[in-house]
Amino acid sequence: MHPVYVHIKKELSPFYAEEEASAMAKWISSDILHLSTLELYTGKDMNFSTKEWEELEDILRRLKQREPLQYILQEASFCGMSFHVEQGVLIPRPETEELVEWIVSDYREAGQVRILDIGTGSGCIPVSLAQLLPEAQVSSCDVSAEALRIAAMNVKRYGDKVTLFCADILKEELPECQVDVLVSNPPYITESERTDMEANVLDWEPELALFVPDSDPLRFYRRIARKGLDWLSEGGALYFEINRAYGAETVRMLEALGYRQIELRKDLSGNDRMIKAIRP
Ligand SMILES: C[S@@+](CC[C@H](N)C(=O)[O-])C[C@H]1O[C@@H](n2cnc3c(N)ncnc32)[C@H](O)[C@@H]1O
Repeated sequence: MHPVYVHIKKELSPFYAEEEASAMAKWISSDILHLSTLELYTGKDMNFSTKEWEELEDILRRLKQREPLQYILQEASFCGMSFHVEQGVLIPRPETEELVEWIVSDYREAGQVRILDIGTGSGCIPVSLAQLLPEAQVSSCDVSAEALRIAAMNVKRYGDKVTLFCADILKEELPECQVDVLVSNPPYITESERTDMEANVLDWEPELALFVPDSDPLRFYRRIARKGLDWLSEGGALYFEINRAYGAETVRMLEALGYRQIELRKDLSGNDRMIKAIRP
């Protein structure tokens, strides 16, 4: 392997598992230092510019502090698209792609469906839905001004097809709306689950996007489902990404509100992760 790859991997090995350190070393060698695959495996030339060496040292310093690669790159991939991300927003996760795929498969033939996403973050859900369901009218809200600023960059990047607005979903006063689909990946990690979390999430991703109190883990789901009784059209559907520990409880809460055809799905890792329910 190229000596720069060996150097990067050696630097990162005390901080990351073998596989992760190798993947990062490959990524830095190809994307930052522009080595071709052939050079990566056979090259020996260390003719990098001062700027490239400085950039490499900066990236290694940040990675050693467990800063997520996506924040360093300011890019995250989601549903085959590339999203601008910064520390103020959650890095989009593969589980959320599965939620988007579920909605797309249900509404592919539906034409002008109205969709509201709650908790925009980077805008990955609404922007992907607007791209994959070209006739849909998609809007999305967040309480975080920083999230809305970053989401606006992604909305612009993909053709300005999503309406963003600021709203605190937990507050009483909310604008009136009528939609066919409500979707949300709200904060769902309980405070007591903090201890199981990796430093790269805990130290870097926004608390506002992650946590709910132990005393009320379903607070966002209950609130959105209650609003859904007014906001959803006849036959309209709710789609949630959920905490895998609360699948059964979330189903019971939706049943108690009268929702029908409730479907709990597992993600690719086999965890309860998504719920769909139809407005009563
Ligand atoms: C788990 S993140 C999801 C972000 C994005 N949808 C995704 O899937 O990557 C939850 C989002 O909900 C937002 N949020 C937290 N509390 C909120 C509230 N009371 N009202 C509206 N949005 C809120 C956070 O700012 C954050 O962007």
